Amino acid sequence: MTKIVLKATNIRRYFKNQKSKTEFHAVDGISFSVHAGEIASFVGPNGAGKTTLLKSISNYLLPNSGQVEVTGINLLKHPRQARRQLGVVFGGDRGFYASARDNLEFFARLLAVKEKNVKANVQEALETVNLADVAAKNTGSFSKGMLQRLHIARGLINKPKILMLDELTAGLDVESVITIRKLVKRLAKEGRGIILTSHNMNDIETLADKIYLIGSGRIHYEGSLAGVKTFAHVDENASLTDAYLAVADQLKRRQV
Ligand SMILES: Nc1ncnc2c1ncn2[C@@H]1O[C@H](COP(=O)(O)OP(=O)(O)OP(=O)(O)O)[C@@H](O)[C@H]1O
Repeated sequence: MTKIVLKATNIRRYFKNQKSKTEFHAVDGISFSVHAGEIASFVGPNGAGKTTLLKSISNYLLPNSGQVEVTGINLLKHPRQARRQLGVVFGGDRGFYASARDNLEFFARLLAVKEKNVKANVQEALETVNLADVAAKNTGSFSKGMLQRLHIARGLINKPKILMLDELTAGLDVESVITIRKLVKRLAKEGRGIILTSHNMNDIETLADKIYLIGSGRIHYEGSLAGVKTFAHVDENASLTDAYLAVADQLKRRQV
């Protein structure tokens, strides 16, 4: 087994409702580890807590409790040092201006990449996502697929050991989806630990080494694709979608 690049222990994140004075548990005690080269995939319904989890383990949000170790560095005690090992990609159509290269140079400096490395890191990131040829173009003319690859490049400019990808293929056409999937596979093969969320079951089936089914802020299953089917009591020829729906149904019944 390769070494662990991220270890999250008992992460909890609450949101307070000021009116009712109640606490809503968006992430309710989640623990998991990611190894170098592994693609860990979080699957769950809208509101399950996936994005809040990613934010809580990447210093976008402070968890209410729990520990995160990034390549052995304690994220909560040494956020800057730990953050250097993380690439976080939330994607979407917004967040860029001017040329692709200008954007990446800006974000490289924001992430405190050493000045002498900025240009080389940006060029490498552009080449990795196959945008080097259009680096001087204004991002306003980019397609959704190109913008998503630019987001991934942004996540790579500090050469992180772990890459977090939230909804990486949402709203993309088939060709762009396949390009992004190949890219993610390659990034993992090069030794990065990848954590991804997706509502696209084909993404998960194609990419995931390990699947985490998450609902109401908790992990209900962790393991292989084949294991999900056993867990869900569906036929081995059933799709991941069938298994996912069966588990979701069982969870709903338990809540009733
Ligand atoms: N800043 C916030 N304040 C209050 N509640 C929040 C906040 N951020 C998230 N939540 C709530 O926490 C829960 C989990 O949200 P989160 O965005 O993490 O889910 P998700 O699994 O990523 O959903 P989706 O698949 O729709 O993106 C939701 O009920 C959401 O309304």
